[in-house]
Amino acid sequence: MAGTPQVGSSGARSLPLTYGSCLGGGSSINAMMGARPTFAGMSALEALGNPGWGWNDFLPYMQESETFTPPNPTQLADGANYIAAVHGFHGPVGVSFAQPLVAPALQDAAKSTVQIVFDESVTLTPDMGDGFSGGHVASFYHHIHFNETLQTDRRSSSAWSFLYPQSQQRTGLTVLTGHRVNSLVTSTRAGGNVTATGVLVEPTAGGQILAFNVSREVVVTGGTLYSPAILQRSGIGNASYLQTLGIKPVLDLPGVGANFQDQILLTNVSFPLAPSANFTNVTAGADVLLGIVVAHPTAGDALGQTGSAALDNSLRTISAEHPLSAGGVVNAQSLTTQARLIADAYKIDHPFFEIFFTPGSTALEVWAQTILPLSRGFIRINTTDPSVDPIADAQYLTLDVDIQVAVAAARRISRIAAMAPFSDLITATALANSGVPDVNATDEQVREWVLSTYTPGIHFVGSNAMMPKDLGGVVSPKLLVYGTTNIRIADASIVPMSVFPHTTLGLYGVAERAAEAILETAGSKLA
Ligand SMILES: Cc1cc2nc3c(=O)[nH]c(=O)nc-3n(C[C@H](O)[C@H](O)[C@H](O)COP(=O)(O)OP(=O)(O)OC[C@H]3O[C@@H](n4cnc5c(N)ncnc54)[C@H](O)[C@@H]3O)c2cc1C
Repeated sequence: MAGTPQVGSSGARSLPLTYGSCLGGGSSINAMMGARPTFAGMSALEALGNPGWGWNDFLPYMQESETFTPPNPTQLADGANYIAAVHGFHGPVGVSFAQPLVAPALQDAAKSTVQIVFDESVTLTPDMGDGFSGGHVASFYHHIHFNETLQTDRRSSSAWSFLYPQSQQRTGLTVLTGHRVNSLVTSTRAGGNVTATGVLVEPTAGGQILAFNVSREVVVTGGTLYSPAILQRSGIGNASYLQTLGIKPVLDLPGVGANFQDQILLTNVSFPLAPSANFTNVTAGADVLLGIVVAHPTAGDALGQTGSAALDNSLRTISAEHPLSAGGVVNAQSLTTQARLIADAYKIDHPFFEIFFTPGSTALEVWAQTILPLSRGFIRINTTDPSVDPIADAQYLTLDVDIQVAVAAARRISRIAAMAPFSDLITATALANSGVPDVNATDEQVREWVLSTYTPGIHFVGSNAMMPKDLGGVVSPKLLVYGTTNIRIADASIVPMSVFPHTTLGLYGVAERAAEAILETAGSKLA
């Protein structure tokens, strides 16, 4: 999807917004990095008005979906580790370290260097999935299932986990590929609640529209970029805007498509390998895998006491003027409430940003990613034609607090590249030739580099946010669209703030919660 032009020091750039247009969606094409939200992040979600979504409530749902393969003795010796109590061992989604462990010598050097660069305030943890990842560095596990019979790793996408395996075959399920949902057919009952009675679907190659009747519920799962578009084409959204497109509004819900957000990535960072480091336990060998070591410093680790106090103050006194005028939030309170909760999350120990290390065969990459952006944009259809992508505008880095986080991350990348033992693995001129600002660069130079080189984090969330309706929320904590009796949403669009450092493992937890809510409703209707 072509994103709208975004800010950048060398002029507005149009950034492509990548997603998986296939069975399994993003999980079929993504980088498989296995991250989870944290206690601090889930506390923010709960405090936003979502009782029952705190860490302790949410962890069992993530465990339900997971089969974790613990590292074997060789992998343990090479530095992989885990905490059994926080994992699941019977779910459909495989999570494991790659076998064999990729580039253990690089992993070792990366972990030591991170600790040195953060003056030992970032410590080694066995497992980033225990809810307290702020202030830690660890080996990264991935969405991988190790197949004992084939003796090989296999991507554990949602399709390979929930659709293809023999154990998942069931009656009453039809998967229709090569088609897209146009819109929902609805009726409005006395009392004003909207009920979906049908779904209109059309072949992507063109042809006759199919109409399906709804006997119970519709669960919308088009993802953050497309679920709002399905609702909008169905007349659910900002009523006055829908009218300008000739769509008859059935439910005025201005939050549909608002609150769209994404993290940013700093990926323009590649350091050529020193000739002496050109051996397999430093390089990826045949197993190129993105992000084999991950570091999550807290705001205090990254900015120190004075810097983090200043950031805290910026968040607590933020002006909502820009996001409001850009259509990113439905009212100022929506933004200021989220800003306050982000500040609270940083105070607990929420990761401030993420740094991850990737080995290639000729270069080592050190990428950084922000986690909790506050800039807010929107997803908005501008035609009723479902084959035309909606306008997707994340308003990346339009709030200065988000730039400050990215600048702090960029500064640590250059310090890592300049610090042994990591620097011993790359050529002496690697940092100078990389384009990454030098360790002595001014804040202005680093900002310039960030704005001209950042790319989308591709962890889109928030465009049908689970939060109170008066803040622009679209779904309730049971994931039911406000004002409807049977339209539920179960994808990343419901996640109101980017508390998932990488989205997929958390989203399986969201899906499990949706399944439970659907069964509860079905049970109460059958009883
Ligand atoms: C290149 C890339 C790398 C990533 N790396 C990682 C990673 O390493 N770790 C991680 O955790 N996450 C990663 N992510 C993010 C993660 O994959 C996504 O956040 C996640 O897949 C979103 O899940 P979803 O169910 O919300 O939506 P999606 O996965 O986007 O699924 C939506 C599905 O709906 C379909 N659809 C859309 N509109 C319609 C319609 N009108 N009718 C019918 N079907 C429709 C789409 O084709 C798609 O199959 C990455 C994403 C990308 C794109």
